[in-house]
Order: sequence, then C-alpha cells, then structure tokens
Amino acid sequence: MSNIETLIEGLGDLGIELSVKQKEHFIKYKDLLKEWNEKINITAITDDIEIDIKHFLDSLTPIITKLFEGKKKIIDIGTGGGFPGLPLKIFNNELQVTLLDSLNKRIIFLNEVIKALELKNIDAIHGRAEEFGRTPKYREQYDICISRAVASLDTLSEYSLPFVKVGGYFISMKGSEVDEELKEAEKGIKLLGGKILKKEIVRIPNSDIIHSLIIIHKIQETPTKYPRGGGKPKKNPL
Ligand SMILES: C[S@@+](CC[C@H](N)C(=O)[O-])C[C@H]1O[C@@H](n2cnc3c(N)ncnc32)[C@H](O)[C@@H]1O
Repeated sequence: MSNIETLIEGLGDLGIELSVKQKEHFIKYKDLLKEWNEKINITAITDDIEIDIKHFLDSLTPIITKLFEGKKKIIDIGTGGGFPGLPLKIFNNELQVTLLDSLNKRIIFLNEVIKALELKNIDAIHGRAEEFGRTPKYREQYDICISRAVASLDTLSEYSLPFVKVGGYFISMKGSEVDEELKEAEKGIKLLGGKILKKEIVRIPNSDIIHSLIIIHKIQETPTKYPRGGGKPKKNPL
C-alpha cells in the first residue's frame, strides 16, 4: 500500500486535514498510478514522496484561489494521469469534473480510478480540446477550465477559453518564469473573450518549488471562429 505522509504533512502546513475517506482515495489512486505506470506511460514521477509533492500537492495549490469551493463545474484539459482535476475532485467531492485527454490509454486508466474510488459526477473523455470546444455539449458550459503542462499559454488559451461560461475562469498552472509567455498570450486572450486577472505565485507545500497560477476571467463570449482547426492554435497562436 502506498504512503501519503508527505501529502498529509503538506496539507497540514496549510491547516487542511484530510478525512479518512479522502486519505483512502489518495492511497488507492497512487497504488493504481504506480501499477498502471508499469504497463503504460502515464508519468515519469513514480516515487511516493515525489508523487505527493509534484502531483497531489501541486494539483491542490489552486484551492488557495477559493474558486474550487461548492458545486462548480470544471474541466481539466490535457489531464494526463488526472492532474490537477482528480486530486481537486477528491478534495471537494461536490465538484462536477470533466477530465479530457487526447491519449485514450490515459482515459482508460482514469476510468479505472473513477470506478475504484466510486466517484460520482466525474467523466474522463477522450479527444482533442480544440474539437470538443466547438461542440454545444461542452462549449461555454464550465465555471472553470484548468490545465497543467499542456501547451504555451497562447495556444492553451485557444484550447481552454471556449469551454468557459461568461463570468467563469480559466486557470493555467505554470512554472515560476511565466512573464514572457503571459505577454505573448495577452492579445489572444482578449480576442477569445478573456481578461488576465492576476498571476498568483504559489509554493508547493513541503518543498521549495515555486509555481504560478495564471487566473483569467472570461468577460465575453468566445467568437465562434475559435478554436481554429487544423492544428492552428499550436502552429500559429493568436
Ligand atoms: C505533459 S502531459 C501533462 C498531464 C497532466 N496535466 C499533468 O500535469 O501531469 C500533457 C497531456 O496533454 C494531452 N494533450 C496535449 N494536447 C492536447 C489537446 N489538444 N487536447 C487534449 N489533450 C491534449 C497529452 O495527451 C498529455 O496527456
């Protein structure tokens, strides 16, 4: 059975105590992550302490924004092994979560975790963000779109902002050096109906790792021509 002492300690530093059930969920999730990672490539991080810091605690840093309280509807773009969407769901079971990734084997893994943890109001779906963002079922349906380690902010904004309702937020989890990327994405974010609210600097508890959360407010509908197809958001960012 996996150890989650570093996670428990790190959250303790923030004054947060996990329930028995939440602890069981994180342990089971970590067990499955390590087991599946031997068969398919999900993550390069496999050590108990590193998983706690670089996956679980890092995924939970957005809770400092207070935006993840209550029954929010959120989508995690390019979720990979479920980060940050799945730890956020374990933390606040009221969240209604969509996990999206273009690699089906990772979605199969996530569905196994969802089943093993008996989580409700969470879906793992296979596909590309720039395609789902054009369909009525997903477009402008979410209070929050969040993403970590998927693309540069200009490209990622075109993938992400179409999912967000007017009045909602797009949160991009980035490293500490993000100013250049922010500057390059500014014009596109405006075209997509967003407004950069702030850059929140966060230290991952129980570590010296500094990251930033870019918080973008959706103030207008995204024009229907976005997201563009044919790989344009990546090849030719706005
Ligand atoms: C480096 S991994 C990051 C995974 C996870 N967010 C994390 O931080 O551990 C990037 C993930 O984004 C997915 N991805 C890349 N482009 C995508 C797109 N256009 N739509 C959906 N998923 C995408 C990849 O399949 C991969 O699983």
